[in-house]
Amino acid sequence: MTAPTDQQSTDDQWRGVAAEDTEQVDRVVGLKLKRRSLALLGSLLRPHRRWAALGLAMVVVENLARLAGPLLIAVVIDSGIPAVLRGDPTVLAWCVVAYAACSVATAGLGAAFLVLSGRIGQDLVLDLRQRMFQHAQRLSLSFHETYTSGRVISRQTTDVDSLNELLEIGLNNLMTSVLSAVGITVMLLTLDLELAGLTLLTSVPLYFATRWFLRRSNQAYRGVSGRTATVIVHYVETMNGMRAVQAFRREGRNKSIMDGLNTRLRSSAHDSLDVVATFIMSVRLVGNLSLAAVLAVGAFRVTGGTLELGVLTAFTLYLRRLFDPLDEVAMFASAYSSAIAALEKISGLLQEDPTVREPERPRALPPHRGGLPVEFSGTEFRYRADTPVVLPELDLAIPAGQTVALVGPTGAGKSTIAKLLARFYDPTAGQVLLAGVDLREVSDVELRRSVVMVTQENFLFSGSVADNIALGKPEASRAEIESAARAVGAHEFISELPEGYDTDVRKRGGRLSAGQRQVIAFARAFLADPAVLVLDEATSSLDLPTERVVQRALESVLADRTALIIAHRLSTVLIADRVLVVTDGRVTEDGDPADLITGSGHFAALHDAWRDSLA
Ligand SMILES: Nc1ncnc2c1ncn2[C@@H]1O[C@H](COP(=O)(O)OP(=O)(O)OP(=O)(O)O)[C@@H](O)[C@H]1O
Repeated sequence: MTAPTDQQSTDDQWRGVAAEDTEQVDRVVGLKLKRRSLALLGSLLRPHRRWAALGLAMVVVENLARLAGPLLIAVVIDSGIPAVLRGDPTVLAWCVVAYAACSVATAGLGAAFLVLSGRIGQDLVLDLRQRMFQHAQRLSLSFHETYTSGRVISRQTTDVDSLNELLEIGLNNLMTSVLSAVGITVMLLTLDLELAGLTLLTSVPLYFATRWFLRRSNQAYRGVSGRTATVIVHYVETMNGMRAVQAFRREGRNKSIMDGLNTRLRSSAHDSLDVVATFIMSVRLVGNLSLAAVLAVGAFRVTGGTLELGVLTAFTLYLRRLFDPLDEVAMFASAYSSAIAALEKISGLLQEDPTVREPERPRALPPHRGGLPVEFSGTEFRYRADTPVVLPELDLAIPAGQTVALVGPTGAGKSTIAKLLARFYDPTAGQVLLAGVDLREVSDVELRRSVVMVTQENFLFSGSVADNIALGKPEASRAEIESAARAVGAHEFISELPEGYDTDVRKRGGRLSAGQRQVIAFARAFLADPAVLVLDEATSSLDLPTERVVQRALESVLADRTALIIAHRLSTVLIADRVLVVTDGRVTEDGDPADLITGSGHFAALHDAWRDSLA
């Protein structure tokens, strides 16, 4: 093995979601994260660049109109009123008309810009939400197992909201403030160079204050975003495991964990508010001190006759307008830091590649009447690089149409074998082959059609019972759905539901018992009619009568397909053509169930124990 290069180790620190839990990242990693976030923002903005340019033009005109106000007042004071006193109202009249026109333009363009930027923002957020949802669905199971649904939810909600806020309020504030700050600076320079020079001295402390603010607020918002995610993760875990929480009276412990997480979140939120408040206070202080200085110097010069009163009035009015928007710039910078922290995490999620990838050039499987042969060839597997090897080296050939039962101690690797066959994971070495084709070369659509796995989880999607059965074959007619349900003995109980096959199963199948959900999952698999059926403890929630019905159906449905069954019930194992005993990821016994029973191995012992339990 070669030692990791510097480049690799930096990549390990920031690529994908690697930096997500680090509140303080070093400069190099920080820059990479920022670049990635801005690239994402750029890619979101690109389709809207024409409208964004129109918005920018609106803000420019709006600000020019706004800037004209104090200048017109100066003209009224210094020229308009003296002219009226001389009997000529023309200048005053023009100034009043111009002032009114500017006010209308400011209000109208301001409102139009708000509408336009709001629409762009909403489209952009919609685009981002869709991208994230699609991407999260493509990411492999192994990613979701470590990342957890709570974090995905946090990315989709609070982080997207931060970006939304930046686009809705922040961007508007920034454009308006920067443009008016530039315009006002030009005006100040035009009005009086000496006073303008005095004012511009404030840019030195403002520069340092802004640098400090950007650095600190970025850190603070990284903390807020990360800690918000941990709160959501804990919340989702508690809600998902509510039954266990109540059964084991874990409410108190969960509450104290949640209190701890919320307290940490509050302290991060306090930090970020402190940073914003300190910055705004410094900007105001600098602004007010410079106003005082300008007034002192200006008054001195007015009394000395080197400055007109109107110019001083306009200058101070502009000066107030120069510092007011800086508050808004601070608010923008705060929204920006929060959004960048969120974008860092969102772009990280989007940068993650699925570990189980669709092949670029898929190979077709042969037609499969009667099942397809399956082969594990030198298959080695571990769940993650830092967890032990679960399957050291598995070589196993299952001919087309054979029903194989996997038995063995708990944790031996039976479900892992099943999951590899359904390609939830790829082996770390060796291959899993279906009809001689490596599963990595089979398209997702064909794989899902050819290999169907029924587990004890039996997740039902919201929708009707019929919709849930039809998942196995979306184009199935109602008659096909009903006949699949009849085949597994589900028709009777479905007919007794309030709306029969059209009954809404509600969230997670709340209306149905575990056994009912299981037979629906069977009906789904039967309807799908796959070449390979994998049953992982699929009959464990059935009562004996239902199990018998399913068992009978199983025998006929397994007849013309390849099947891998993991079962802890003897009755299910005995219908298999072949039994494999798996111990520590290796096949330790392999044979006909009737032969193995008469032997002295693990299966014979297991069989005796089952028989005794039935006696
Ligand atoms: N998602 C996972 N991430 C990490 N390790 C896992 C994961 N799933 C299973 N393992 C580990 O892999 C090993 C084999 O687990 P597997 O579920 O395949 O066993 P099994 O034989 O099906 O057990 P059981 O009969 O109890 O269901 C166990 O040591 C388990 O801890």
